Amino acid sequence: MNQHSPSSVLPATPATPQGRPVRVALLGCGVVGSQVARLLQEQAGDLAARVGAPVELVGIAVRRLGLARDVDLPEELFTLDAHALVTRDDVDVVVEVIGGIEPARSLILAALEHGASVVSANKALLAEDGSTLFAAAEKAGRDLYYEAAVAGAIPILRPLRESLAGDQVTRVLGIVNGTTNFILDRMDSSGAGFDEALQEAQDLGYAEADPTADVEGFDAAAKAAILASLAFHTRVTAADVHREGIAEVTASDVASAAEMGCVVKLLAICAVQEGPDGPAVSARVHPAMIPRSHPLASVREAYNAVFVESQAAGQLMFYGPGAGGSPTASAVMGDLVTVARNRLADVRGAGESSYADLPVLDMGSTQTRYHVQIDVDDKAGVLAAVALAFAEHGVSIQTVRQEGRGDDAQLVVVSHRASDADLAATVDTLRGMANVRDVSSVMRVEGESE
Ligand SMILES: NC(=O)C1=CN([C@@H]2O[C@H](COP(=O)(O)OP(=O)(O)OC[C@H]3O[C@@H](n4cnc5c(N)ncnc54)[C@H](O)[C@@H]3O)[C@@H](O)[C@H]2O)C=CC1
Ligand SMILES: N[C@@H](CC=O)C(=O)O
Ligand code: NA
Repeated sequence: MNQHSPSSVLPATPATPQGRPVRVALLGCGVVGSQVARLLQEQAGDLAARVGAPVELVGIAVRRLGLARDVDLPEELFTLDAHALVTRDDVDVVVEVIGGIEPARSLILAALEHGASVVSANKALLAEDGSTLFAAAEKAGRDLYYEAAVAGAIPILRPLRESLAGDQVTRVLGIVNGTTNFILDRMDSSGAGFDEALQEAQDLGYAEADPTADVEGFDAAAKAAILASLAFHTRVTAADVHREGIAEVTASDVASAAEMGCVVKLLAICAVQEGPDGPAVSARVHPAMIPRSHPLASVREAYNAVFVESQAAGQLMFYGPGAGGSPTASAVMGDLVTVARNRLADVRGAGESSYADLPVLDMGSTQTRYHVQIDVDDKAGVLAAVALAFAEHGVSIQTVRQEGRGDDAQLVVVSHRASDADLAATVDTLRGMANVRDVSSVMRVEGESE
């Protein structure tokens, strides 16, 4: 049987269109940047045919010269002077994959002011100060595209910005951080410890340079802000998103979830809901238990998945690799082709849309279900007292079970839907009770009816 390698089944490289090339400057040559440079080289012929002109890599700004890289590139392409590169008169598109706030923001602003379009994967910057960048792009009449910033290779920002622009999105719910999903998946399936699973995620290039951003939920919160902004035509920044990471998730939480037929996932949940003064946006990132039968429970390893619910379309699900050099570079390249085509046609794509300008709700008013583990003295009347504490704050109990005996006694309570504020008040009351030694874990339960 004739075995084909993936590349051998692709059509022959087309003839390169002639004409002025689209010139690209690359900022950063790390996990993502090296793969962007590789694809620019390996797919030069196809890119030229798709864009309508050759796409030429004219420079790569790095922090250190002469390093061994994942891709073979002429040494003369590299420079330490990123500012000089982005303000070169012959640069049409700047691809920013250095990450962080500064100097990425100044470099993008300089590039736009100097007439270049920009493609970025930088969710931290877009979620913190997207409005400054969008205003600069608008003023310059240039594109700012950032599909890679959320859920890596998965096309999710363009569907929200373009395909669903005629619909009303009501909720976006998903797993948008590959590193934490990888860690939780390993803890659930192989019983791996947290540190071992994190190291593996770093070795595979999923984790950010500083894994705190992943583990503490900053990365997912930045992505939630970007998703909510696009979905609800409202400016939502990372600071607006309620954020809890997975550092506090213990093996016992994972085991307790398993006993309930659930799995623990770090979820990003953004919705339009009724606020005190009309429609408002809620945006939150936190670990939650979801039933194993829920489609998000089957999202394994570093994969991401995003559910979008909209009035006319109903439910849509987007699934795929959310991290890693090559998948993320795929999203960057898609943006690069679009932006390059726009340059040749002398047009720009849709800019920021924040006309709805909805208020963002605080977490206290968010309603969900809760799984609460309470270490108690194993005495008569304790269960009744605990139940009373829930009732006092209007939190209705769905199930309660006791685990362990004597000094190891524990009550595990699952509530019906309640507000975060009422649940927090219940936990405060429990912590002050004589026969309660500790409230050892509180976790939200999502994706299940009451
Ligand atoms: N790795 C991933 O799976 C994904 C990464 N991203 C985003 O892509 C961007 C890049 O991420 P990675 O490639 O993973 O990071 P990385 O740390 O592997 O690469 C960044 C590179 O930029 C260089 N750099 C930093 N400051 C510089 C400067 N001032 N001038 C020139 N070079 C500079 C660093 O030396 C490093 O080589 C970040 O914004 C990240 O959040 C987005 C989606 C997925
Ligand atoms: N560190 C991020 C990379 C992609 O955004 C992740 O783990 O998802
Ligand atoms: Na994406």
